[in-house]
Amino acid sequence: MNAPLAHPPQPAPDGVTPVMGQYLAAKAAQPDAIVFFRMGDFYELFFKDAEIASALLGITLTRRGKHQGEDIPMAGVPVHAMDGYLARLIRAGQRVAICDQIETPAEAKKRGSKAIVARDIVRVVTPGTLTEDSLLEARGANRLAAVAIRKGRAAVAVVELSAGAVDSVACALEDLAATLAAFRPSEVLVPDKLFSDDAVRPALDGSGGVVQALASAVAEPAAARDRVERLYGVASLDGFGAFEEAEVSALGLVAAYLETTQAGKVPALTPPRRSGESGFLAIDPATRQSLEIDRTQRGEREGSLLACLDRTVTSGGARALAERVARPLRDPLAINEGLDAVEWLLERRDLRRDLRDALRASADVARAVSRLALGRGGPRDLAAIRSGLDIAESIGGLFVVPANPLSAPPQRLLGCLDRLTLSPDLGRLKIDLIEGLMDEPPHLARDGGFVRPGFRPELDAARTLRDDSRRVVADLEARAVAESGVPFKIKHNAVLGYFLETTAKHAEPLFRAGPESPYIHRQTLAAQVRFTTVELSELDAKISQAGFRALAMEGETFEGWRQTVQRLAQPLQAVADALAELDATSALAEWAEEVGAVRPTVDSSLTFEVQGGRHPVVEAAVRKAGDPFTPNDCRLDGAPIKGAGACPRLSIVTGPNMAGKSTFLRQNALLVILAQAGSFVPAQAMRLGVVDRLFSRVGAGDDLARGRSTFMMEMVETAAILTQATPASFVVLDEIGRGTATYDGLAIAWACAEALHETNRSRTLFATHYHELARLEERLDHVSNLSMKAKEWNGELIFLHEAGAGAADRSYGVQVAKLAGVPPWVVARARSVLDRLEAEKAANDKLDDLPLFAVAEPPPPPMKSIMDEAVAALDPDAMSPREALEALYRLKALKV
Ligand SMILES: Nc1ncnc2c1ncn2[C@@H]1O[C@H](COP(=O)(O)OP(=O)(O)OP(=O)(O)O)[C@@H](O)[C@H]1O
Repeated sequence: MNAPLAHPPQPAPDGVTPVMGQYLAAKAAQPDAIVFFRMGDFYELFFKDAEIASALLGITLTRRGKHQGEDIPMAGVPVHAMDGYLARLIRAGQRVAICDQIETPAEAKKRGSKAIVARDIVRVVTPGTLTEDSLLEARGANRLAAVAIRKGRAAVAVVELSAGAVDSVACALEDLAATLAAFRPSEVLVPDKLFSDDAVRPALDGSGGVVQALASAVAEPAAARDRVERLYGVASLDGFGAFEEAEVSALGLVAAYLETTQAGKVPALTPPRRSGESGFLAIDPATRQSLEIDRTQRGEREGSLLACLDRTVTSGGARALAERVARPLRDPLAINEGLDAVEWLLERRDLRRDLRDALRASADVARAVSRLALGRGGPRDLAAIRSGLDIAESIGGLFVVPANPLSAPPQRLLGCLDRLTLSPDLGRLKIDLIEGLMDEPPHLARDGGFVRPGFRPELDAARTLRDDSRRVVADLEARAVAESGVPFKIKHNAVLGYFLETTAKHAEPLFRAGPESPYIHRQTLAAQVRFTTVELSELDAKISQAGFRALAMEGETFEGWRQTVQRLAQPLQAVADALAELDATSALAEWAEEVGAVRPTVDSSLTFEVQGGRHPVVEAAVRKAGDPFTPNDCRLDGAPIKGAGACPRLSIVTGPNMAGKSTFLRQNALLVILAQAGSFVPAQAMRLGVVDRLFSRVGAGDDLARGRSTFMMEMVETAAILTQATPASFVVLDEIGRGTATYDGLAIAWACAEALHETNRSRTLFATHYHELARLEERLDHVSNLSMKAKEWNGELIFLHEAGAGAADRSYGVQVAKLAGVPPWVVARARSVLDRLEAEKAANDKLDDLPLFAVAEPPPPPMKSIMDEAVAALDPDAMSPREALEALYRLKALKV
């Protein structure tokens, strides 16, 4: 019946009990994981694992038996409560190996009376490979990533096991951090050689995931290619595209990790979706953090751009929206396709409402498919698929093709509708599930009770026999009481099956009746005595046989459906994707209508022009408090056009504390993200030449955890911008240089602004309290001053939150201190100190004499373009013709 065991129980070493021998073998197979060792209704943990888990979970640590003369520390968790404990261990960064009983005690007995139940590791649970709803955040993706570097190129492979999606991105080394952070992985695999590599370490640190080092040999291209081909069951990877070596290595790491953690079970994965880094707006980890795109700086979703925007009604839709916002695009054509879809749904309020109502009822198809494929799903996952398929069909009906082709849905929506058209196979599966699966099935297949009556006649027959016999058993109780005069109760347990139970006192006459009595004694407990009769034991056998048969038939039915789902995993995931995309798109339309957002014009110029822009998150907060939000314009242009009316390339933003400088800076960066994510933007109008890299830095943010001083951190991040920003980039710098002595800070801020203007030539907003920087406007061609307006009225400071031309003359820091409740005597003292300082400064203001301003700096060395670097990295002698062709395509992509 059972397949031969992969790892038959081995004889234990001398002096070790057989079970402990099994445990030690499991631990040796997974030395880095906490081993959950199944013993009956508990998972037991031993030795160091027990100590770690008891500390992390607060469970009792006991001792049991001895190993090599020492007590064995032990702790246990009940099987039924495992998920909660698992979740806590995983959150604490642990990996857990589940060592289960893989046969029943009865099966073990067949191998010999002394045989112990065979156990094996059935899975290793790690942060990046979770699939259970109870362990996953419904509205966030859970991803496992791998990083590899070969021939000077980096690659990131990403798998979302819970939904079956795989991504592969090859990129330049300098873009590794941004590429990895865009996926927000929970776990990152890296060859051990790269673990402490200076070029890779910051990317790993910035990714936010738990880092696992694997043996570098696993990433060797030939071995890696074999593994990936095995994972997909294909003879050659080439059918999926021409992968770079680094991509194959990274995918190989993922494949190797899935092999061990899933104990050989093959997940249903989509072919790797390849995207070059040139397809996406690069946003490095520091920028993500500073702009609070999908998490606030404190790590919460609430208060982020994503949370403010999210009007999705399904968890798949929420994940699709999160991905869209986390990885905005760079290609104007693709961006405009996304915008077309949002606009079309925005204009059709009724259809949108019906669509959202329909979607609201659908379950998480993607995760259900993935669990079923991995053999971890249950009847409820089948119900999720049924509802998804049903809704897919009904949604198709909402989009009636109009007579006028001009009002037909745009391409992206048509693509979704196409994927929602069920193939005959999917149609059959849907009907099968509608006809065969109960409306509200149980969670687990094990106990049966999910196949509808009437679906399989032989199952109905077994169930009827079981239920009728149960009824006869119930009648039998009344008959036995009437015939014997003894107050019997019929009960059932796993050991005795059905039995008649009464108290010791009432049982007395039955013992005296002798062998003629129909009541056969089975068991005597302290207060109860249990009997059976020939009829009852026959009925018991019939019921258990029928019950067993019914259960086996339900199991077969489930397995049949499960296999169909596994076979149809890809088209099912395509349906799930289409539902998610429709949800995300209609949610963006809903939000746009709610907040009055407009469609941005996106092209490949170097323009940035916003009229009446608003910060979506701050606006929501300010409005909630009953205040109005002041919209602001912003115009920048990377193209070197001089003369009247030309836009600046770089604006110096000054103004009092609290006047809204940071809000203004971030709002413009967020508008870039929204527009390139294919979303409408909170503004009156916006024109955007696509941005290749977005940078946002706020001066002096502590990073004590990484042991860097505040100012050092600020400079490391600034250095990254100055080496990576291009004329197509967009940079916002907020008070760079403030973390050090005034003149050092001013000098650094000055030099950075100059470099961004002259060398990087990026569109830049530069907020500062160093009002001296305003003089850059006179010295450089494409610099303008902006200031946030405030006015003093009756000695009070009033913020207008309005950005206007010109520089601010002062920071009003003392007034802000007063507003903040600093005691009046301290404010008064500060004011008099300030007056003195200002008078002194006016008397010997020698700034213009400083070399900083007077000496013409040597022109900065020409920065190597990305193209130059890419060309320099090529080694034509070491390339096959195929690699040369690939390289040519890559270079072409860089140029676009
Ligand atoms: N355009 C606006 N309309 C309405 N309120 C605004 C606007 N911009 C900012 N605010 C309000 O002003 C507060 C302070 O803004 P912000 O932090 O941007 O000021 P700041 O100039 O950067 O200050 P500091 O120089 O002290 O860092 C915000 O929290 C918000 O409540």
